Amino acid sequence: MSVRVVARIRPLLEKELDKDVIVRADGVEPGKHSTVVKIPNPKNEAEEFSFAFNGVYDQATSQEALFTAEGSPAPFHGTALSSFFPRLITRRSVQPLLKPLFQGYDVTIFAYGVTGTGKTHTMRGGLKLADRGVIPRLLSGVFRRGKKIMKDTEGDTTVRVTLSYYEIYNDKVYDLLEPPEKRTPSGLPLRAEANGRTVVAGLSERACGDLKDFEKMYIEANNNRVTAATKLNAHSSRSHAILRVKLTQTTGATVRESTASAIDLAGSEDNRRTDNDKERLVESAAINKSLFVLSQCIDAIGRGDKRIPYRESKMTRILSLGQNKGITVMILNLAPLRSYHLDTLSSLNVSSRAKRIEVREIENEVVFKQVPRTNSGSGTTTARQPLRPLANAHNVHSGNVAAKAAAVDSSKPVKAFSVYTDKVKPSAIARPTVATSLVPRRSSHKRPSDHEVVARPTKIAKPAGEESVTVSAAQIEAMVEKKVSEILAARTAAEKANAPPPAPVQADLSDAVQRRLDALERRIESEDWREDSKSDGLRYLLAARQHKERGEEAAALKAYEMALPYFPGQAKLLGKIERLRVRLGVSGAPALDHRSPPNSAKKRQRRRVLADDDGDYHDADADVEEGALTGAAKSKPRRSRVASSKPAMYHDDEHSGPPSPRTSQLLEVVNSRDLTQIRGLVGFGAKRARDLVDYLELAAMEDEAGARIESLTQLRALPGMGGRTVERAYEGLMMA
Ligand SMILES: Nc1ncnc2c1ncn2[C@@H]1O[C@H](COP(=O)(O)OP(=O)(O)OP(=O)(O)O)[C@@H](O)[C@H]1O
Repeated sequence: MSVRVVARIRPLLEKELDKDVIVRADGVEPGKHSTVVKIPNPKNEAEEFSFAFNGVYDQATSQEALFTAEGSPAPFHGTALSSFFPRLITRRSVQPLLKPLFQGYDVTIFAYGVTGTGKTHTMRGGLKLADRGVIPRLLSGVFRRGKKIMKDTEGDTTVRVTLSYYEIYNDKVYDLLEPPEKRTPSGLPLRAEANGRTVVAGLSERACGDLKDFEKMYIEANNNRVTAATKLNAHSSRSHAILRVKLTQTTGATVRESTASAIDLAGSEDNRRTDNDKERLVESAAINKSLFVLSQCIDAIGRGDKRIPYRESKMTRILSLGQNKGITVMILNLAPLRSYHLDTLSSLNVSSRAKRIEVREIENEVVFKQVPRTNSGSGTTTARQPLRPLANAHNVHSGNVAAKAAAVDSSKPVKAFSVYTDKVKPSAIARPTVATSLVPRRSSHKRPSDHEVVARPTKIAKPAGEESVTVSAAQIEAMVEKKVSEILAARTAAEKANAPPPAPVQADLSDAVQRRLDALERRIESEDWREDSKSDGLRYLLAARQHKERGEEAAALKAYEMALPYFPGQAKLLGKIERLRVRLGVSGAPALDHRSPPNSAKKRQRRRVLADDDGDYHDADADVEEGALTGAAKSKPRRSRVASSKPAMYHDDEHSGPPSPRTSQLLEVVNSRDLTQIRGLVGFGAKRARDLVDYLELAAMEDEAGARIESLTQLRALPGMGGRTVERAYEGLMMA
């Protein structure tokens, strides 16, 4: 079933009453619920665009109406969906998403939209009863339903609610249930669980007995959330806030868990209109980037790409759109004003693509109770999950994979190097055979899906007494070292016949191993490397190009504008923006080239010159970061790309005759556009490799012949490369 998207158009605020309204809700048939958003074509006001959603709620919709209507029969009645989802579309007194939640389905509700369009109002709402938003209403429903179940089963079934609440601020995760002074600057790490979910390690969890408990905790926690006044919203959320409500239903020896996640995303901002200062601009860049990645994920899922860029931002990792197996509802918040015209169009485009994402909804299975995880009962207690090293979580598989591997060699810890994979594949876990009959089969609740091809993931039900597989950081390091040594040794053996390695191979090898291990360790322990935004600008350009090809000029314009801070003053880019603005009839401030780039981009900003239609950059200062990474003197005078000084053994390019076997080998790897091969080059992390592949793909779209890199000089001139990078890759091949 696809992600459901509903749109909500907010009313005009007092200060906006005289403003021009251009967005309206409409129905497919007169008298029926609205399911269409209409907005004029910015190029031709006489024309209107229509965007259809599962439900559209107009300016007059109250908080209660939105909450009760969401999932109500209207959008699905009489459609094929009604046979897939009969329980949901039958109008009941309980809220539609609560029932599947109690049946074991995970539920995610998130609000999406431009700043000031009413996301926080929709999710949190005001303190008055009538103003309460989706979150307090959801909790109220959870407690009410939980109590009813306990009453109906005369206590045989107990229902326990625990909460965690956190924000993603500047791509760092902070626990909102903890006071801000307890925060560490790097925030909390993310961890991929065996069932494919991404969770936050070290997050506190609170048991919550009733609505009063919840409200107290929620109000306090919201005070910890970062908000600030911007020109567009007096209380603008500067972070994405995620509330996770875990429901544990226990009947005898069986336990069923399900989770409701309610997410209030920060809104995208057009900084030409915000007058943001430096701090706000930095926040804004982080917000815009994560939302941009979200739209990229949505696009990639829609295209059926193998690689979905979830890992590019923490928000998308957590949201896992299209990956999570529950029910997802996106609430698209819209402001009806003309001043939001292009932003609204862009949000509508993203959301209508999100609507097409197919999710295979699977309820969580019942598991057997073991030692109680935390204290039960009502009242507010805090239980902190133990912090596990990220590396452990990523590199250990339990279950069948582990069992098989262990059977082969029980002395070796089981491993699966998936540090950079987007998703940990769910593994089938052996369940205890005893008392299987006690486990109710859930097949009757399982919804049919068109895409049932993968094995059903199950919750881990560990037989009592079974030792969990854990691997220490030291073991992982040893494993990594062993693996890298093996690979290098294999390469050496393969090349022996053609080119005997230089004499001090062993020393070089251990140096190389050490360098790679150090880099790997730094990456595993700190996610800061992800902030490397040196090619973010390029990504925006790629996205702009894709939008342009699809004829989505408004979205293309937005992406070009987002690229601009990374390439300030680029005449061609400015020209493109201006041309698109003229074509779209957008008036207003000139494009944003006087603004600072986001801080991380600024730090590493390269002097790049746009040379072809969309981007071909000359990189005059590509070595700064590499120098820092390898300890090379950062204070070295800047050298131009062409005149870069190279160590004696690195002299191999087209100026010294035909390419050597190593140059050819390096270029062959690059021209393969194969991510795995390119990542195998020394100095190429996942991000750099991906950027290179993206760039070559883009070049191939323009001109297949032009996508081939024929020399090291040409390679050095590519975005994100630079002399030092090419040199290291080249040297890496020499050592192997
Ligand atoms: N449906 C609504 N009814 C009445 N007022 C609303 C409604 N939606 C939004 N508002 C008001 O509009 C203003 C902006 O709303 P809100 O802060 O929820 O926007 P937002 O999308 O969360 O913005 P940001 O992304 O900057 O946090 C607030 O004053 C809010 O009270």
